[in-house]
Amino acid sequence: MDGVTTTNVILIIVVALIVLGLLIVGGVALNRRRRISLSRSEERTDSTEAGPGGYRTESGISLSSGGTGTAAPPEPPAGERTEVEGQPGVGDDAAVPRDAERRDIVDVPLPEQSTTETAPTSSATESDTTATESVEPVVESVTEIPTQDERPTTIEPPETTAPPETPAPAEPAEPEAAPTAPPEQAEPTAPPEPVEEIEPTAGRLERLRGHLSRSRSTFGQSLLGLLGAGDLDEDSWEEIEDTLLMADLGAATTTEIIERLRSEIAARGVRTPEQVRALLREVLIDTLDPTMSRSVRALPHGDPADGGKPAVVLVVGVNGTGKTTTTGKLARVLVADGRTVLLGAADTFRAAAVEQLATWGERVGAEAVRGEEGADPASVAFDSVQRGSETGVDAVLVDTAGRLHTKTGLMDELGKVKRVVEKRAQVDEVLLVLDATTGQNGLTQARVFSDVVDVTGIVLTKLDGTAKGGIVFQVQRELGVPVKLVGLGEGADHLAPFEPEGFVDALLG
Ligand SMILES: Nc1nc2c(ncn2[C@@H]2O[C@H](COP(=O)(O)OP(=O)(O)OP(=O)(O)O)[C@@H](O)[C@H]2O)c(=O)[nH]1
Repeated sequence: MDGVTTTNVILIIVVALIVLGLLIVGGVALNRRRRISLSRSEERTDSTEAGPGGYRTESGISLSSGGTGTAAPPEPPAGERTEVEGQPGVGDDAAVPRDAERRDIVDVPLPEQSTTETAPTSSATESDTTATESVEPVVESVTEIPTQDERPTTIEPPETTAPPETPAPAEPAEPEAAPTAPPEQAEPTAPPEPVEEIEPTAGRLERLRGHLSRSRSTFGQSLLGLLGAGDLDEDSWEEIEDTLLMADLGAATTTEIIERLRSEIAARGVRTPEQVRALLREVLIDTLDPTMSRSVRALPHGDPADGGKPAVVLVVGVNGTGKTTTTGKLARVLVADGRTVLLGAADTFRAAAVEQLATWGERVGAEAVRGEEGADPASVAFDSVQRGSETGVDAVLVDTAGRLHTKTGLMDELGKVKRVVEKRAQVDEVLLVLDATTGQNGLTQARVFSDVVDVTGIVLTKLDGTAKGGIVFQVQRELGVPVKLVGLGEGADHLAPFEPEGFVDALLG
């Protein structure tokens, strides 16, 4: 019996040792599967790269006429909205207080103010006073607009199908509009100023890519460093997640990107830093949805010289985001492409903003229609569109006010501007200007504005001044509206088209 017992004990010990051994081997194998070992390869495998940090250099800002391009933006899934509830932003200024030491515009070399800033003259809508009697619009006829024949033909011809005639408003713009004295006769007030040279839009992106260097070093280079460093254990993935969050990509986008990277690295057997880079590039570009149309609908409906209608672009956003500057920059883009532009200075909250826009107009020979400080923005906007139609310009760009004391006031006013303008013409594009440096506040603003007007495109400004270029990803996801343009500096021509591929290449360097 003793011999049998001893044998049993030995057998039990042997079995226990075998089981223990299997457990150890299994654990090591599982651990290895969670770590990706990377090694350097001889050659790059990504043949699609545009070059180090290179935007695509050949493209300019894409323009199209109204009624084409993007469809109405889809409502973003509620579950994907980011955590910005309850934050302030609209009704306030953008993050930096506007009235203390503002007017950084002095950094932009503006020309001398025209000597023809004369007293208010007349309304362009004398014959249609029903919608305009609340303001004293002043038409600043600045310089002669080039004729159709003089214009370069560097971009696609506009659509020839004019939209249906929109009747002039048949009733007063809004109840609160207070009648004013009848406007006097308009008269040309400014002699033609020499119009500035404008950098062609094609090729300027290459010149501006260096302006994204802050985001490149803290976002692109950090990610590549982490992903290409070798073993990707849980700590590494946490660092990657932190990097994405710090760059303002937002929680939802970050989770999506991390999950995709993890599964693709495992599924494709990604090993080399070059393969990692190619995968990261692909994932980031896909996240930005390159299929969205980013064309700015600023080309006229038909030929304005032959009864066509100008395109109407509303530029909205909180004061301080770069709204007026962007309107001016966009005018330059259009003029550089041979288009004629009229600027509507409907941001009547501050007289300086009106002056600023008029000066941008002078610089490119664009007429500006303006109202006095405190005038009804909707009426100024209406006058602008009316005047643009009469003079046959290609595009009317209307800069709207973004600062009111309450969110409700802002909503009311913006809605009114759009409604009143639509009595005269179709609004082709509503560009929401957001300051990339304001992070979550910018997103809160975006949501409020998109509740008020159908935003059709986003302009993200001041990307040159932030390391948080990832906000591009978040804002697009938040609104479901394409980022169409990016502001990359204070210079007059520092406005670039947004291209997912070029942007990601610039970030990854
Ligand atoms: N660095 C940088 N500065 C910019 C950019 N866009 C605008 N700015 C600056 O931001 C400041 C505010 O721009 P504005 O155009 O006056 O802003 P706004 O939203 O129109 O505000 P109001 O003029 O009050 O209506 C100015 O100093 C601009 O030069 C950009 O892309 N990069």
